[in-house]
Amino acid sequence: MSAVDVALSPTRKETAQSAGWFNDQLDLCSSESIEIYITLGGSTTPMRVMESDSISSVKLRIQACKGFVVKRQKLVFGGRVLSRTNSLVKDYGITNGNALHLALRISDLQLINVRTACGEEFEFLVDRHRNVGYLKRRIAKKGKGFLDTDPEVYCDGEKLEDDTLINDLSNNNDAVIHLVVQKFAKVWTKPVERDVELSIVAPNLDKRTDGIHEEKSRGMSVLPDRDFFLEPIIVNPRVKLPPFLWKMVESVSEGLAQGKQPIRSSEGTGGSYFMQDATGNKYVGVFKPTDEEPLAVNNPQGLPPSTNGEGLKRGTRVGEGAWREVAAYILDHPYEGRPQSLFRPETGFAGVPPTMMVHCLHRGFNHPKGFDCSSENAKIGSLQMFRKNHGSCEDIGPRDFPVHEVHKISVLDIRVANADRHAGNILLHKDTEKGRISLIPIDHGYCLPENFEDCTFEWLYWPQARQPFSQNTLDYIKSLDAEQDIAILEFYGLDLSPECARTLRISTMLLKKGAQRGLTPRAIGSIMCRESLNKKSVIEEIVEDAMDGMLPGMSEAAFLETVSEIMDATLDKQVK
Ligand SMILES: Nc1ncnc2c1ncn2[C@@H]1O[C@H](COP(=O)(O)OP(=O)(O)OP(=O)(O)O)[C@@H](O)[C@H]1O
Repeated sequence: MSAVDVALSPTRKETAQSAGWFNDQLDLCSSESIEIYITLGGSTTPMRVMESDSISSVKLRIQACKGFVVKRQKLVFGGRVLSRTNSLVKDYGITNGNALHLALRISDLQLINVRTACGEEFEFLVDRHRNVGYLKRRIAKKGKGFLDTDPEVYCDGEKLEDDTLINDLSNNNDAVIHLVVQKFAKVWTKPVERDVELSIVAPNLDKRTDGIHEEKSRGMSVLPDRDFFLEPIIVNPRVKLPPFLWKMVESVSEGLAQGKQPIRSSEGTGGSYFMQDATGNKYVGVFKPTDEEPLAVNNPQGLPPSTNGEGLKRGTRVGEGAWREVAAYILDHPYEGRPQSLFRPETGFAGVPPTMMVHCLHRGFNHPKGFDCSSENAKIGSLQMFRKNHGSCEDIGPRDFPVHEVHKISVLDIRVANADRHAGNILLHKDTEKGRISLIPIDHGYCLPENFEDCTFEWLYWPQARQPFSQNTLDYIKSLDAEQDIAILEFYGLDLSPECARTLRISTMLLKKGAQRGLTPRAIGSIMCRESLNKKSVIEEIVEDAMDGMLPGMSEAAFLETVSEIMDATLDKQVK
């Protein structure tokens, strides 16, 4: 079942019997035992827990009953994501009768194992939204033996039609699908004229029919749809978009003009849409509308809207995620100097994919109140360049990640005080020829928060984070300047609030001071992250101490000077 199915299911309260598993092995008479409710889309399931249960044990029990693997679950309570899984139910203030909202992050990629009639085996990672026709084209590209053939593909003995969606082949979102190819390699085995002729004509026909099937299978018209537009948002007319960003905009626009629909990702708690090019064979961008962010009014996952405007992470605001995404890209300066709009290379030091603000109208986005072509239905959001990937760091252990790849992300996360760096937010790219793995940081909607409360860095626990920065990285860190960064953001029309600007200043200060003292990413990162939910991090304590020492009317510069002194003393103690 996909997240979409869940969201569409009618409201119902599950029977006490179906919830029986939730309550197994619990001392129901204990004074600590409380009843909570797990809501998923429209359904609600009661569950008995102990106040001293950890969030991870609650998730494990959800997995045991419903089969949703722990790493794909996101639990939200009171507008806050329960991301510290070692923390206890009571730490989050959850009490009897409270409802926890469960959002599922189902991977968009499906591992498919294909065996040919000759016993050869191939593995494919395929987007679940694609169909069997698309998979056949991938199989055909795999080697000479498959070229120009129309293989018959079977799953559990049943022949698959081209318009069957990959998603419909799998019930368990983590399973590998095993397929068998029956008919193949006509050209290879029988190089007679008729077959050769067929092989030349067939692929083109296939391509066309597959395209039609693909559209039909999503219940859409194949005719170009005109009720759409896409335009960049440029706040400062002096900003010139670099050619690669224009190219992305053009490519997405051409895709929309050809009737290629935005495809909503099954991953993520907000609405993220893969935007296709004109051929429909390639994703070129990922659009994240502000009104579909978690806790925003049109969130497609059914997360209840925020009551006080605060986002899922402390110190962030609902509806600002897209701007933060763009800010992370702008701040990701290339190694050689600062970005000069037109002349900057496509990606910076950490490799954040190019990201910009756009205005986009399309009926394929989430419009719970209905859709018409008026520009009021157009959505504002971030458009990020789609990066080819082989899944995320959630899918494999960190052992083989190159040290530099981990360090570049640590530098970015520390600078922008990222409150959402979980492994799912780092894409993996494997260069199969060179055997190199590179990491692509995505999802920066919770960077530059107003405070440090929710900073979380997955890489903190990876072995590479214990190694010192290289000289190149140290030089890069040395070149950073928070005041210039704030000015650059302003130039792009991103005026940081005083609180967020303070975060950027303090985290840049910490990164520079830590690196100067030879501290590793882990040592610096640990200063920014809480060990447990209710224990303040070292950086929070430093800020608090500086606040305590503040006199009325003291300037921001004087405040930062105090922070700097306390930070020096703290770091010096750490180095000793
Ligand atoms: N630039 C990109 N290139 C390729 N795939 C991407 C890109 N950005 C996002 N994705 C895919 O879309 C999915 C959802 O995007 P994203 O994680 O940004 O959404 P989200 O709702 O903010 O997620 P989260 O719940 O982690 O906060 C990702 O898991 C990834 O698979």
